[in-house]
Order: sequence, then C-alpha cells, then structure tokens
Amino acid sequence: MEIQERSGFFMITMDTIIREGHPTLREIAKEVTFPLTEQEQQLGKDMFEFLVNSQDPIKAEELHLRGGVGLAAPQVNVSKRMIAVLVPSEQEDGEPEFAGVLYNPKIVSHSVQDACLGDGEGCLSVDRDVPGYVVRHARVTIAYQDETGAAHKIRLKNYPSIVVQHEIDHLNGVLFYDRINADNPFAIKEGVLVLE
Ligand SMILES: CNC(=O)c1cccc(C)c1Nc1nc(N2CCN(c3ccccc3Cl)CC2)nc(N2CSC[C@H]2C(=O)NC)n1
Ligand code: NI
Repeated sequence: MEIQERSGFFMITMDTIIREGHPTLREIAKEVTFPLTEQEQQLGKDMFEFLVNSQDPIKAEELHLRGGVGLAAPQVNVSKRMIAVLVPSEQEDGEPEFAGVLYNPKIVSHSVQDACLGDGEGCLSVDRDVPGYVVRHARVTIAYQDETGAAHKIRLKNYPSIVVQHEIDHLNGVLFYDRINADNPFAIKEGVLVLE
C-alpha cells in the first residue's frame, strides 16, 4: 500500500492573506480545469477551514483571525477562480444559511432590483473601515462547479447573495469599495433593498 507522504501541515492564517496594494488582488483570476490538481482540492478545503476557524471564538482568538463569511483564492495569492463561502444561520445552532467551495462561479442572471448591507462591507484584504453602501444585485443565479467538476446552478438572495457577489468580484480584481458612490457613500437610488 502506497503511504501518501503528506508534507508539513499547512493552514491559512491572516499572514497568508494578501492586502490591498498587492497586484494579485487586481488581476483577473484564471478558470480551473477538471480534474482538479491535488493542490487545488486542498486549497478549497483550506479556504473553507479558514472560514470555520475565523467564526470559532476560541480558534479565532488563538490564531488572531478576523471573522469572515467568504474568501476568494486571489486573497491567498492564488489567481484561480475558486471561492469558499460559509454564511452561518441567524439562530445560534442552526444549519449554515449557505456553505460551500465554488469553482468557476459565474452570475448567469440577476434581479433588476439592487441591494446592499445596511452596515456596509468589510474585506479580509482591506485593513481599514471604508464606510458606505456597496450596491449589488439583490438576487442572483450562480452557475458553478463543485470539486468533482459537477455543474450546479443556484439562486441566492439576501446575505448569501451579497457575500457570493463580493467573492466573485475578487476573481475579477474588484474590491468592495470600488462599488461605493465616491461623491456620497450613502446615496442609494429608489428601490434599492437595504439589508439589516
Ligand atoms: C464596514 N461595516 C462592516 O464591515 C459591517 C459592520 C457590521 C455588520 C456587518 C454585516 C458589516 N459588514 C460585513 N460584515 C461581515 N462579517 C460580520 C462579522 N462576521 C463574523 C465575525 C466574527 C465571528 C463570526 C462572524 Cl460570522 C464575519 C462577516 N462580512 C462582510 N462581508 C462583506 S461580503 C463578504 C463579507 C466578509 O466575509 N468580509 C470579511 N461585511
Ligand atoms: Ni473581500
């Protein structure tokens, strides 16, 4: 039996996450092809595990992790089209609202209505508060592949919709504050849904 020698243990921490100013954050990430390499599979797992750890009070404190509900591969300096999402349920012990590792995610259709988080957005690659409404689509239909390459199509609304759009933006070199109205950060047009 061939013993798969696993090289040293690796986990994503804040030191792994690149910050604004790093050129990779402004690149267009490349599609992944299937079957995934061992590294691409492991990276997806590591990205998801980072989100789990970042939301665990004990681990987050121990590892000095900022809380996140989404992470895109370019944020760990891998310019590939893959994102991890873990949106916890509103209730304490409920099932996550949305959880997964999405490969080659794509917005295939969206609502006319826009939406934004009432509290604005934060980003693990942006070490500063940038106040303002980040206007996005209210509802999106996302096509993506899972780690086996199987194609999926899902419809998202509310918080999960905002998070997935934020992470897909990272694959296209877009940061959340690019979408804040520079003249009036809290200006919103008629009909934009403000999510509290
Ligand atoms: C400037 N005002 C603000 O940031 C802001 C301010 C208030 C409320 C919200 C809602 C804001 N906005 C915002 N809050 C978050 N978190 C809340 C805390 N949480 C978390 C933290 C610790 C443990 C567990 C968890 Cl769950 C992690 C997620 N996340 C995002 N974004 C934007 S979309 C991708 C997502 C992301 O993961 N960013 C790192 N935005
Ligand atoms: Ni971000």
